[in-house]
Amino acid sequence: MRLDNQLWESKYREAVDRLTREEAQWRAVESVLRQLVASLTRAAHGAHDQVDPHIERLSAALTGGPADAMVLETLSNSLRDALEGLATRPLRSPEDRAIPITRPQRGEYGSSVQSAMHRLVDRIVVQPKLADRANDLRRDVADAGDLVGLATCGDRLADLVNEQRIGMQREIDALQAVLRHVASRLDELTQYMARELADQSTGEANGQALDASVAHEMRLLGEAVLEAEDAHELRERVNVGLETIAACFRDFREREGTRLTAYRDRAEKMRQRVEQLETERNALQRSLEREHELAQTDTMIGMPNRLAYEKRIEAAYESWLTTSRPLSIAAIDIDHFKSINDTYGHTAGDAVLRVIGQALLKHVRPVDFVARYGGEEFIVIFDGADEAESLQVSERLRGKIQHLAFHASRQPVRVTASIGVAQFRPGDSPQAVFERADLALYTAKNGGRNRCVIG
Ligand SMILES: Nc1nc2c(ncn2[C@@H]2O[C@H](COP(=O)(O)OP(=O)(O)OP(=O)(O)O)[C@@H](O)[C@H]2O)c(=O)[nH]1
Repeated sequence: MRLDNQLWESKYREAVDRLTREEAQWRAVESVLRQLVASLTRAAHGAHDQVDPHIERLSAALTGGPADAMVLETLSNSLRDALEGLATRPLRSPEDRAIPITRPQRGEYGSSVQSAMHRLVDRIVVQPKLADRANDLRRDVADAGDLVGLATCGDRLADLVNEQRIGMQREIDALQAVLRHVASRLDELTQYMARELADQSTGEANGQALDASVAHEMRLLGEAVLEAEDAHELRERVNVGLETIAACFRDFREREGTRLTAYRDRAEKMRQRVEQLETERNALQRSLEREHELAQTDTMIGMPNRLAYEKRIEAAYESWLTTSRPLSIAAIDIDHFKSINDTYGHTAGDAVLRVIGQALLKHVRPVDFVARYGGEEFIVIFDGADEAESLQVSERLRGKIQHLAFHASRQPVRVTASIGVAQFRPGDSPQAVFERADLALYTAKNGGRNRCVIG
């Protein structure tokens, strides 16, 4: 009987363990499915006005904490009904969706969702420490084979944006801490100044008190001289008067001595404080300059990044508005770069990007500015050059890229680039000129690649 009990007990334990394991597994599966549905709803949002409210309700239920299975089922049924109700009505085209798209549609990007996400990833400028992740994501979006792959990329993009936000908040907090520190030091300085002013008045008061005492004693002495009846008495009175005046001076010196010692102590402390503040300020300045430089550098290639381009073009545009100097840009995109990645791997692709980036840096003119715009796209600012001159330099750059001697397994690998050139015209904004250069770039692509086109 005891044996039976033990047997049941162990069986019961086994069953509980198994159920616990299974429950954990199902929870994990459920969580993945919820994430997947959330991602797919994100991808599908914007496709049709009639479907959007159902998608929004489903997304809200998925993101607002653990949702009840029945609620989810009801919501997903109503979404299915709405989708069935659409029957043959066309979905809204991707161009109409509320995604900030600046570049024209490129057929090769594959599905519209992929294209939109590609552009979205291309547009975000992240902190240096997140740059590698953003580059990986950019690559994975371009290579995603289906909607599930894209949905995962969507989740990663959301994580990236979130981390960027948290990182920025951290930087703001750190900056606020520095500001608080500086404010407290300034406060000390102000208190010091106030104390010094008060001290100065004490010094003046001491001086005035001495003046008054000496004047009083002199008056007494004058009277004594008049009143003295013989030389002896006169000497006595003068002696007492001088003694009193000397005591006034001694008293004054003592008080001033104490005051000056305290003043010197405070002044020395304040000098040390100011010196410390200066050291801290210099360190902060250096780290800010470093941060600034890092934020504008593409660390993979070691050249200015898109943020640097945006700052530079803004400055060039401002001066273009006030002078008659011409200003042009060129958008450079490596041809069939995906196939380089696919054939030789991403590491080889990265190396190609590095070599091309360095070649561009080497061969642009000293007055030109080149940056990696994102992915396999570079951008050059030709300050002071019109489109004809910029085209000429662009042709030279295209030739340099074409003649870079890439090899794989001892076989030469031909790498070329297409370039779109555009000059600023009256009424243009930097964005408008970029779009013209980008459009010209696609014309170059469509025209057979490895060429320069003016937009
Ligand atoms: N190795 C590497 N690949 C990148 C990087 N950024 C983007 N890519 C890849 O660049 C490729 C861009 O492909 P597409 O936009 O289809 O263009 P493409 O193959 O160059 O074709 P065309 O531009 O039409 O000539 C994708 O495969 C991305 O993965 C990067 O930092 N490193």
